[in-house]
Amino acid sequence: MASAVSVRGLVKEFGERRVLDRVDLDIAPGEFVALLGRSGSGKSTLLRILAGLDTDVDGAFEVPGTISVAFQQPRLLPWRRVWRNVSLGLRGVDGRAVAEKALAEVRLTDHVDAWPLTLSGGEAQRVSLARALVREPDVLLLDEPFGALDALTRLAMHHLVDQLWREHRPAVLLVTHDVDEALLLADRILVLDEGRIVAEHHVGLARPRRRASFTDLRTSVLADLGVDDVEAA
Ligand SMILES: Nc1ncnc2c1ncn2[C@@H]1O[C@H](COP(=O)(O)OP(=O)(O)OP(=O)(O)O)[C@@H](O)[C@H]1O
Repeated sequence: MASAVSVRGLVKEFGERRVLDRVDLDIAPGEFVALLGRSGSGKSTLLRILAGLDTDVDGAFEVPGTISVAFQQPRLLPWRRVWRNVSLGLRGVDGRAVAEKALAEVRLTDHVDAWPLTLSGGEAQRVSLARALVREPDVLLLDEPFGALDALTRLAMHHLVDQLWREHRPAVLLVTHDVDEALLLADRILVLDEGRIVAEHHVGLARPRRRASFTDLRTSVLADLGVDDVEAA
């Protein structure tokens, strides 16, 4: 089957600085891939390129289907009610109805008519997820979507994303710093270092996952990141 995302020899330079160095990447339809790497390794740059937000690149990439993106900040329009943020840009459908359905999926039925500024960080991020999913994308690009949330909200979001992904099955590329997040959610983990993919791990664990089931793999992924497990504990 054709890849949902296909990248060949992708190079990105900012002036003299090469930030992505001949990246090759394939994501199968419905596959969940996490991209880990130190700060500045090029993760967000790769995601922005795939999202079409940066076109000044060398090499080739192809995303044949539809794409939705969610960022660390929910980026909601404060002058539009929650449901209008979710349905914004949808054509030829009852926007209110599809927004209500998506908001029910992220358990925000009570906030359909709320203003974005009245939401908690976790609620706003769930609106952002609903907005991404309502488009039924073939590819979902997530750039540290839980990075700004507190630890407990983040755990709840992991559970929610796992459920939503299993129901909708988009191909996902999740950029994260959080090794546990990658191990909980992804089929495959890629480690990016100085613009190159330096390691790949297949996570063959049944879902839903528990942290206790991946302690060895965690140590190995942390080693790829140059982190001793003891430091990260
Ligand atoms: N618009 C830009 N102009 C110049 N340099 C840039 C620009 N955007 C990113 N960079 C540089 O490219 C490198 C990779 O940035 P990128 O944001 O992709 O890293 P990252 O792995 O996502 O980091 P983090 O985990 O901290 O978000 C960094 O050194 C950054 O300074």
